[in-house]
Amino acid sequence: MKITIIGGGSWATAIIKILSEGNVHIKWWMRNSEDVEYIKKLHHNKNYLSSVEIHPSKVKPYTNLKEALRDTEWIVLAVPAAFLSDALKSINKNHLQGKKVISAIKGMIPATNQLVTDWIEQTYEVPAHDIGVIAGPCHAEEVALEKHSYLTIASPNLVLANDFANLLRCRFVSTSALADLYGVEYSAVMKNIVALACGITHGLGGGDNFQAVMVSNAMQEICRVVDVIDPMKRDLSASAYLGDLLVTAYSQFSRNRTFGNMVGRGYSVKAAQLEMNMVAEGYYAVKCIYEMLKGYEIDIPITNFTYQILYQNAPLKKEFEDLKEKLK
Ligand SMILES: NC(=O)C1=CN([C@@H]2O[C@H](COP(=O)(O)OP(=O)(O)OC[C@H]3O[C@@H](n4cnc5c(N)ncnc54)[C@H](OP(=O)(O)O)[C@@H]3O)[C@@H](O)[C@H]2O)C=CC1
Ligand SMILES: O=C(CO)COP(=O)(O)O
Repeated sequence: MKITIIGGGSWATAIIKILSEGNVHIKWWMRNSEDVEYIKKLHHNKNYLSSVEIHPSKVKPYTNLKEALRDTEWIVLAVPAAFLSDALKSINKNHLQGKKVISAIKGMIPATNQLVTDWIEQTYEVPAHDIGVIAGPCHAEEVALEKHSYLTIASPNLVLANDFANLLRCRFVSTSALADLYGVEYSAVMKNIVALACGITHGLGGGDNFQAVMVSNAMQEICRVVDVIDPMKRDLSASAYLGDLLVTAYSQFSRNRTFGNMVGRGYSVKAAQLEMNMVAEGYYAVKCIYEMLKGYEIDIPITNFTYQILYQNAPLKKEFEDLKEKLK
């Protein structure tokens, strides 16, 4: 099976580890030629999940995206959404023609406030039935440790979702497929915003009791948002929705929670970004969701709280007090 992975960060590295359990030929694109040389020579990704062994017989790193896309069947996008258009700037729709595109990204395109899959469909004319997402509660760090994890592939095309789920299934990863692309993708975006809020309120002194109430309210907020955007019957208690919210809100590995916690403890947004060598998608997504929902009459107190603090420099303690009043 020929697969191209786009992105050189932690999640790309984890996905490569998972896929390398099977019989695959992976072309791995990243932007930095020094990183490529390091992997070719030492078989590890220097900057992210550096303990993971990269098998040279299965994985070939590239900096030329056109070459990395040549003669491939599946493409996995694993660059933070805000940098996706930059990462793909050297290619056009012809390079994606006839290929299946799976987004592992849990963010939105800031320039257009679009989901990654909508942006790919519109910009590169990839048909919806050739597009899917990788979702589910799964931190790259736990994949590196081979801790058993669960991934859900969502696509309007269940055949494609099942095919990719089969490729990912291995001795430490269970997989399943769902047809609810929008519900899964928006929930994954929203849970990052909630994790930021969990971090901020924890940094401000909120305890486990408060967080439990916030996460319960967050699930209802996610439900309202998803219902407004794409109303249909769905079970949001499934692990691709609720499970991902829980792991991101509570895990020590969550970038979004860590970022929020720094802000809650008094770091500026800039300082928190500099301190982390990884990307908290929720930072970009909260602005997209806030702007996207402006015209809707929908109650989104946790999104508003996070947006006001991260983008309007609102006073932390006052926002926290206001949020306390709004949660039940
Ligand atoms: N980490 C995780 O556990 C999970 C992450 N995800 C999602 O995966 C996506 C990727 O996140 P993750 O791997 O964690 O991110 P990381 O912060 O680990 O890595 C970011 C990667 O993006 C690259 N990058 C930054 N700017 C650009 C650019 N302009 N062009 C090309 N590449 C660029 C960085 O390259 P460089 O090193 O050269 O700066 C780096 O390889 C996100 O949407 C995230 O939500 C989903 C599930 C789990
Ligand atoms: O999506 C994730 C876990 O499922 C990763 O979340 P963070 O980006 O907050 O680490």
